[in-house]
Amino acid sequence: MHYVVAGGGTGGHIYPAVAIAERLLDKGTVTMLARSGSMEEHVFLAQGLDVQTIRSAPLLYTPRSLWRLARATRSGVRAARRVMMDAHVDAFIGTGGYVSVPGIVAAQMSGVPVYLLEQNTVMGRANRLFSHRARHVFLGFPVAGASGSRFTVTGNPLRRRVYTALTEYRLAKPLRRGLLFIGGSGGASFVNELFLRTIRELDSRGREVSVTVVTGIDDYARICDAVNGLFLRHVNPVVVSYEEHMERLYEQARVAVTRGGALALTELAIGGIYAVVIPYPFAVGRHQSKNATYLESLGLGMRIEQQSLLFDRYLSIVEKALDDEAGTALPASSIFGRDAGDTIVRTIEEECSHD
Ligand SMILES: CC(=O)N[C@H]1[C@@H](OP(=O)(O)OP(=O)(O)OC[C@H]2O[C@@H](n3ccc(=O)[nH]c3=O)[C@H](O)[C@@H]2O)O[C@H](CO)[C@@H](O)[C@@H]1O
Repeated sequence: MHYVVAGGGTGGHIYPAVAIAERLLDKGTVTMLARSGSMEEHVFLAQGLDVQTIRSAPLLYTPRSLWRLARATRSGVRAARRVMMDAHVDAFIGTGGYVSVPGIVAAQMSGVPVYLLEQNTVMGRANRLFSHRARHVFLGFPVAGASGSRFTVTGNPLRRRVYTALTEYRLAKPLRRGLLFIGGSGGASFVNELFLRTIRELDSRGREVSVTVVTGIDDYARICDAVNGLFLRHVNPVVVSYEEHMERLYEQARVAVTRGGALALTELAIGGIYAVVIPYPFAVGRHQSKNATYLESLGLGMRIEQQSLLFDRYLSIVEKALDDEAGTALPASSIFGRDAGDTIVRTIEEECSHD
């Protein structure tokens, strides 16, 4: 069997593509589509995956960007079609980001079945445009209005080493006491500021705790300088710009303060780490808020909107969660209790073997 996989732009699209590709490699060969010089190309190559570069452009509604979009998509579709015609391709899998669009169009033109992943509680733009043409749409969270036999709530697929490590950590939870701040794959200055204020306050309260922040590359130097200027006696702060092995940070954490990205929330839920979620206020369709609300409904975290955040109330939620020895427990038959990557790949394999 031969599969083509595309997903790019940010970690929330790239890592699910890697997770699916890793498992598809047990069944056959896999070609990844990526933009030249992009984050997805870098990550796919680092994972030892076979990469073909294509062009694509974001869907923006200005006359100039529409022209760019048309040209890039035409070129991207041509390149993706060449990949699909050179080898017999059994399925195309798109995990979002605009790099997946030329792959979807090329697959349809070549008669290759299309599978899509929607990571969030709200359907993204590309998936809304193309889901009716997909053979199957896998959902990382329940999505309102996405019903019918083509849609399956599988949960979000995690890379194997991350999934295995997180499942083990959940069982070892009482040993972990740390606090982790995550702003998503690009970092978030609001979360970084909150980290600074939180460590100052926790230190003044005499709390002995290790607090790690993943700042994102752009804000790293500023946050390091700010931390170096503090005199802390109780809190041990750790500042990281980007972590290739997030499971190592999750291993230490009992509680995380985080944006509401679908993959971060999935990882925290599976790892048994309580999530204090401050959704990005401008996310399309407020999907981060809705992701957070879903987690909250399962008792796995708490949503606090950035606009209405009251620091004292926020800190008391964080402290209560840090003191909670019992921690979170996954509800029976929760989507976080099974390996979504395996479910997705099994479905693709079964459906394609009947073709
Ligand atoms: C601002 C915005 O619109 N962000 C979207 C983007 O988020 P974004 O890509 O930031 O966030 P996610 O939380 O979904 O995924 C981040 C992924 O990157 C990994 N990671 C992160 C930091 C790091 O240092 N190292 C690392 O490996 C995490 O472990 C995770 O696997 O795509 C997600 C999935 O569609 C959406 O839910 C988010 O709303």
